Amino acid sequence: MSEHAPRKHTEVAVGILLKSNGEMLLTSRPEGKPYAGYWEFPGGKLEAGETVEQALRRELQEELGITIGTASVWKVTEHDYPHALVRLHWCKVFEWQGEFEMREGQSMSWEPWPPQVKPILPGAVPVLEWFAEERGEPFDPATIG
Ligand SMILES: Nc1nc2c([nH]c(=O)n2[C@H]2C[C@H](O)[C@@H](COP(=O)(O)OP(=O)(O)OP(=O)(O)O)O2)c(=O)[nH]1
Repeated sequence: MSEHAPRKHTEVAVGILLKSNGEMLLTSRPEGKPYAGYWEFPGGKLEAGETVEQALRRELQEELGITIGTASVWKVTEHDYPHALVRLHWCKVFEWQGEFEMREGQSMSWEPWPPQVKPILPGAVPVLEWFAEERGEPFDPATIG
């Protein structure tokens, strides 16, 4: 690729699973992936021909063993990592079925606000800023990650 060729975006579907008590699901990135051990919202890359919702449903089935209800895109962000330029399609998810199974050897944690696990993947930080805004609270990214 030429030095000046624009980088192609990698499209990623990400689920923000929310319990009625306000807790959100974070999962750790498995060994072998970039940023292994960092905490993130579960999801993954779109495959050819998939919508965001289809990709999210497939990824959460594959990685966590659950079947999600409807999911629609809430916000879209981009993050430029050394390994990829990603476009993240964030979906809030309120309904799912099945028992959680960590099929990729990752960990999961239902986190209160503000989340306590560290470090958090840089591309996931905007979500925490939106939650802080929704709550009308100041948010200091230095306190996480
Ligand atoms: N799942 C997820 N990915 C995120 C978040 N924030 C963020 O920047 N990303 C980035 C990291 C990765 O570059 C990309 C997701 O790709 P991935 O490698 O985890 O997806 P995948 O499961 O489809 O991976 P694989 O099939 O290639 O192993 O999006 C987040 O909160 N959740």
